[in-house]
Amino acid sequence: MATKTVKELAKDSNITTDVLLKQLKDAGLPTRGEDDSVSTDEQATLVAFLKQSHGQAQKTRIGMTQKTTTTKKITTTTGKAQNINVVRAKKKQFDIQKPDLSAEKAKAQAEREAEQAKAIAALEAKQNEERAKQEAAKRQEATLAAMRANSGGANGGESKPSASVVVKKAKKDEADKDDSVVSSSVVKKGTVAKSDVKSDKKETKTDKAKKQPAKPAKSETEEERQARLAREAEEQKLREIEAENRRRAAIDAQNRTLEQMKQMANRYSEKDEVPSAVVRKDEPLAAGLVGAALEESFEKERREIKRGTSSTSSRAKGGKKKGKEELEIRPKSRGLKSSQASKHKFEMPVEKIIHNVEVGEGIVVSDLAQKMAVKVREVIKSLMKMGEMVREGDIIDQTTAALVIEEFGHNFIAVSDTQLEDDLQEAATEKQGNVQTRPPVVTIMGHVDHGKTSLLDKIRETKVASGEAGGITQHIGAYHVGTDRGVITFLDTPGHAAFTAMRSRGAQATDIVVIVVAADDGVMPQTEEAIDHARAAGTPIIIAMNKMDKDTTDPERVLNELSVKEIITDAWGGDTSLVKVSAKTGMGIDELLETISIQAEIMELTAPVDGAAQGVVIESRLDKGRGAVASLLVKKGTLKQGDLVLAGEFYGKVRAMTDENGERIKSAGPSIPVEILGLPDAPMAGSEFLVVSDEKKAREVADFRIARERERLLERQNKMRLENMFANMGSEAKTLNLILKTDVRGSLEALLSALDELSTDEVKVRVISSGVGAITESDVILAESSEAVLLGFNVRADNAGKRKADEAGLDIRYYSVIYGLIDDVKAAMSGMLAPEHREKILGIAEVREVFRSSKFGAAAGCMVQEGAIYRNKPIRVLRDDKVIFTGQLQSLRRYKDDVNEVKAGMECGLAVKGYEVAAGDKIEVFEIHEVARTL
Ligand SMILES: Nc1nc2c(ncn2[C@@H]2O[C@H](COP(=O)(O)OP(=O)(O)OP(=O)(O)O)[C@@H](O)[C@H]2O)c(=O)[nH]1
Repeated sequence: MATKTVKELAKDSNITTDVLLKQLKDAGLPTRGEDDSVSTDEQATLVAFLKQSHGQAQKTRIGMTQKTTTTKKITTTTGKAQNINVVRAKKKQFDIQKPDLSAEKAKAQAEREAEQAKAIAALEAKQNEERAKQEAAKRQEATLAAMRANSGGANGGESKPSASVVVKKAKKDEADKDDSVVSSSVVKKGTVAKSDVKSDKKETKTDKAKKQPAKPAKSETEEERQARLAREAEEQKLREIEAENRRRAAIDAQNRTLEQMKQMANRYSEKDEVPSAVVRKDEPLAAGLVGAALEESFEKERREIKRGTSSTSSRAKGGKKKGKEELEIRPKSRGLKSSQASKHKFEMPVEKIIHNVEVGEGIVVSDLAQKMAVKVREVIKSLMKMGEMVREGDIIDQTTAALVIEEFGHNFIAVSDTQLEDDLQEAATEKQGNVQTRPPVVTIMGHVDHGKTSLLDKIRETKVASGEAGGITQHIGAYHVGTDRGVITFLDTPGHAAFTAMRSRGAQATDIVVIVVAADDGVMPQTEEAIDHARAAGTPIIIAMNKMDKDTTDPERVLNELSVKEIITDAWGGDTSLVKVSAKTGMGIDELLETISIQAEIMELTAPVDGAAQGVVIESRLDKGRGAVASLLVKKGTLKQGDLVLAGEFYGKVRAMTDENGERIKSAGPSIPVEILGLPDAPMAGSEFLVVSDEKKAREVADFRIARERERLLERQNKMRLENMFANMGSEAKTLNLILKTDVRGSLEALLSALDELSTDEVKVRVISSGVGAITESDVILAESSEAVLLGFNVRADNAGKRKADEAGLDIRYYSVIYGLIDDVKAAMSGMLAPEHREKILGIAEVREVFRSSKFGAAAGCMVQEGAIYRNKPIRVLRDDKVIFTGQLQSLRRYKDDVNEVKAGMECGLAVKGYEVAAGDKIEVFEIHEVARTL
């Protein structure tokens, strides 16, 4: 209410000045003119007077408020769903019966009352408007204060209403006036402490009381009125002081908070420190609204990070929304939540850790990165700076690794690759003594159906089964027989696959190779392969000419063919023993065994008998009932039941031990095969085994072997690339091993003589195996074990060969021009294998059917088996894995459409320009691209 002139007041009240002047007079206020002013106090007195004198008349209508409360679910700006109570208040007016007055009196009275009611209503409306303004301002102030003043009650806030209550109060007042109000009682669990609630309630009541204007008593004298006014003025002043104090406190709190936030921000940006969890412990803001606001900002940020929106822009938005959100903020502890939220934003401080990086003779680049805890690409980058172009899976040597480790600031520690094993070996060997002659270990190899199995069975039958009548023989991968000249052990998995598999793992289990050649069939491809394998291993060969009982034998032819393979037998005055046998009749078996024994004697095979056993794993498998079953061949010492065995990558105690007849045995000496139970898993055939005393050591070595095995495989794959052959050759005798397969004998001979001429004093070219036909699995195995490069001239690897080469990571090089092959070998010999043009096979399609059409001639219906067939790339036609035509496609179709490309798994029709393909042929699409020489 402001001071107004009589005129203004009359206008505001919608009455004439005369009426107002009369009312003022009636109210006992001094007489005045139209332009004289009416003070606020006078206005209040006038209102009180009018109310008092016309109170009865006012009561002819009474107002009642009807309230309905409903709960609404809303989503706040922070994205939380919350329930709020919505209170709808409806005011209704009811008429009450008027007192019975005479008509005249009533009319006059009614007129007067109407005028006065009008004036009162106008004045009240004005007062309400002003009060509403004041309260809105107050509310705003209170809200601001509430948000910041409660920063842990640092400013002596204990007697002040808590933030929520302030907010509540403001809202409550509003609710009292508004017709429809959303109450502030946001439904939340466990928010305000009980004591707070109590004091808040009290406070709210007092506040309310204070706010209501004191009603003048009916018989208030002038003196009393003055006193009341003075009291009211005093109260008003106090309220203002209180509000001012609150405002100041709020500003102080806000400043403090800003300061703390600044400090925190500085700390994080400097050190990446862990935030709130630590700050909260010793700073008061954790419990307060500011803490909650801060936490809310973290939460918001976290959500935005999830959503991928910009944090800066959203922070700005958040600032704007703050005012609204205050209604939902309660002073509750959210320490845990906050610390969780902060985890998303901040990370633990990471101090650089210096690693001790142990490196053996070489290390795989990715392993090195892992040991230093850095990204592989960082290591590759650093190596590139040193001029080393490497890939993730490449192996670098110890010196290079040392440089990289130092560059990354870690400690390089050189270790011997075999240190751990050497220690174990040394410990085992120390106890070994009593060196004695040991039985020879023999492998039987030869061409398919030449009688390997029959021979092994016959030997076993005559020498074992007869002696151990009733014994159930079982296949454990080896058996031993007793002869007059001593024991002989046979590895009873015939064929070179097993032999080579062992050798490729570095285990030289076989002392002597018996090559079986059927006297009626002669030297066949696998006989040649067997010879190659034995030679590559440097193992003495004995020829068993089998099936001598047959009429169709032709020993001379066999001897002749053997000589072509440079096997000159003793029958022809050579140094290779030959024994004529019959696996069917048993003829020559004893002589064969005797020859083996003599050979063994010449070799002077000895081994220590006492002490911890060492040897090789011949076979292993997982048995459903018994677990891992491993066949071991003891090479040194004696294996006993209960020994702790480390075999390949596994170790365990020997629970049970049996011989090849299924008999339980307690110990096994050199060259004796046994089957053991007790390992946790099946070790690879060809792995070495060792008896150890220390389980800890066994575990260490097992771990080391796993890592080394991986390295070995990668190393071998690298080594066996033709590009790397030169670098990998030893410094003294450099030999380039090759395995050559060609389409026809003519090209084989031409290539062999051309390759023969390439040998120089420094570098020898050695074709360890060659032949006509596809590259087979056996070729790949041989290449793997003898570190040879596989070369195919107009031939390809068959499926098994391809699979094996992929497994072993071997590179097979295909050629179709003799000079191309010779040039590559020459380049490899000089270490100058320059970037070259190499073929890449893009796709293979198999011809299923050939159709004839008058328009296109012969068209082949094909199925694309690998990659894709391209219309415009060069092609080859393969028949039985041999190249029979090279050229290009005339057409490529999918149904009736000409297409440029057909992918694997799809059918297509094609025609080859200038060549008629047949069903079963393969169409190979290739391209020639330049390959940079890699290390
Ligand atoms: N007449 C005669 N037949 C024999 C002799 N040795 C083996 N055979 C027969 O030749 C065939 C092949 O014998 P295997 O022992 O299975 O030959 P393998 O070399 O082990 O054959 P793969 O296991 O397929 O490599 C069988 O039918 C045998 O009976 C022999 O000395 N004389």
